[in-house]
Amino acid sequence: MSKPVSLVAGNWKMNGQRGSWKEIDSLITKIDKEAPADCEVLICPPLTLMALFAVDASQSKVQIGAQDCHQNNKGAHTGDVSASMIADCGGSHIIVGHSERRADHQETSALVHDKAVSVVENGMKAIICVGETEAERDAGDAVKIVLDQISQSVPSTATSETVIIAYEPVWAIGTGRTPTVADVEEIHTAIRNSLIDRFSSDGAGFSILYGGSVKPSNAKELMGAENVNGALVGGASLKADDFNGIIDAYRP
Ligand SMILES: O=C(CO)COP(=O)(O)O
Repeated sequence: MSKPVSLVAGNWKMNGQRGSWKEIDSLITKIDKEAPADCEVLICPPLTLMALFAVDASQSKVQIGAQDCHQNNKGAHTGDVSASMIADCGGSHIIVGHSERRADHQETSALVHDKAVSVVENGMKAIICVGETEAERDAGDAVKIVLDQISQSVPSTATSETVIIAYEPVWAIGTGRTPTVADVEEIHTAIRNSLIDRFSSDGAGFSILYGGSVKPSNAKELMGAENVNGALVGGASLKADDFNGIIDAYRP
């Protein structure tokens, strides 16, 4: 039975210019020198920077990924980019089903499923995001909503080597608010049990990240919770010191 890999991933969203490289370059050097024990580090910048970062980081322990992809490999899809193109640029992971894409682009779990299949078929890892809104939590439906998203978004061909789950409560993203550790553990343990039900012993090996207002001051507590195997970080991944402070949670 494989053990989940710990991962700290930065999602830059629609932020960052070519000059951002200078700050992140010094962070990558620091991470390479003081590599955290047993923890992978991933940065998902906007696509305009991805290829540049992937080339510069090719000798580094820091991996580079993307924030979304089209579900098809090629074709007449103006403005879209495929998983095969991202692999071609040196990407190792692609985030799919982020709540901002589910909300801004009406992405359904069925579409997220197809994107995840394409990511895996192109030899990368899919980070599949799930999470409830505040109204759904207040109605007592958080576990049900998240498990429905998991069952519809995670492909039946998924393995612990190819798919990572990120639990991101929508109301915690960019708000400075986080669930209690007990609430995080309730959802992550429900996700873990559903993965074991579906994928037998391999379900125990999937990495399950927490995302939503992670910062250096709460990283150790959130990432130390049961069945939490790392973090998907938004705002705090844009500042090298903050991102490094979060990675510190995994340094001995
Ligand atoms: O959406 C997120 C990462 O994908 C979380 O964003 P924040 O860390 O800014 O809350």
